[in-house]
Amino acid sequence: MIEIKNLTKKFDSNVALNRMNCSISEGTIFGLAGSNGSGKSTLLRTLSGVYEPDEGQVIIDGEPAFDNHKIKERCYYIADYPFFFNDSTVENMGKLLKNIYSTWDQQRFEELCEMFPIERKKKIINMSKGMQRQASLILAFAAKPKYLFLDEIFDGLDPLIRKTLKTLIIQDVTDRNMTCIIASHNLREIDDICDRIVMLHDGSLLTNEETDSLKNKIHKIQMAFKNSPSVKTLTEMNVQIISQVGNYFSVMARGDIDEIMEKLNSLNPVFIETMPSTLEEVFINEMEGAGYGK
Ligand SMILES: Nc1ncnc2c1ncn2[C@@H]1O[C@H](COP(=O)(O)OP(=O)(O)OP(=O)(O)O)[C@@H](O)[C@H]1O
Repeated sequence: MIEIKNLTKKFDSNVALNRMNCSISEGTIFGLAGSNGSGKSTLLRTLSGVYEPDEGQVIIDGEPAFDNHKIKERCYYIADYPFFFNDSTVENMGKLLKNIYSTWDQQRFEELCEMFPIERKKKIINMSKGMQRQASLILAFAAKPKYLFLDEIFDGLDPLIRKTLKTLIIQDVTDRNMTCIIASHNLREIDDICDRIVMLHDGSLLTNEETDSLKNKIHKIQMAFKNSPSVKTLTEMNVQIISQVGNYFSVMARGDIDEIMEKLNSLNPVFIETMPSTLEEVFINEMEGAGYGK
């Protein structure tokens, strides 16, 4: 269990995380979405014990995470720009990590080396971006951490490797109750795999909800009228117009779908239909609501 309590992290006067509170249950696949510079990487680095909180605490399995060797051994963090030494290979990094992680599984390491199409004896720094990420994933999954933190991991991975990665995460969550936190701008991928999604803006949490209920907060509605209502009428109903072509409207609305439909039906549309909203649409709506991009 990860407990983030009143967590603040500053860089000089820049507040990267602002009194954040959040709990992450074991066996969860947790998505971190957010605007640029909202604090996603800082949060992952603080969770994995790289950064010391300025205020508040990160508690993992009941103990403060910072400078705690026992807790560090349960966590594996793949940074958005993973660092490797000049002569690092998957082979020699495997030998190194075997001595660091008591959970290291050599047989799994061999299987993962077969699964991912990269050369285990090649210098990692000479590999492409996607191959470097694959090297990091082989090492991470062989270490069998209790908590896996992945920063922009889908970036640079081809579709087949993204599918392999998702299968590996789900397997480890199912088989050994691993907890995985994925920070990503790739909302389609986190929608696919995450049980719960947090959205960050300016170092604060905007939402923290189960993926399905998050998508159910906002509704996309298409409707057509013989005599179109005014923009003012729709705005007063808290309906946001996404597009209007003649008498045909595409709108977004927040709240209880039955109440929204009752209000819109009172305008006598000749056609009305709700469509599932995507995580990207929810993200844009949440960020605009927080004043981002305006
Ligand atoms: N090492 C650092 N030194 C100084 N400022 C930093 C450092 N790391 C992050 N910051 C600042 O903290 C804030 C949060 O940055 P962070 O990298 O955590 O955001 P992010 O959500 O991961 O961003 P992005 O989506 O653009 O990758 C930004 O204002 C950033 O400039």
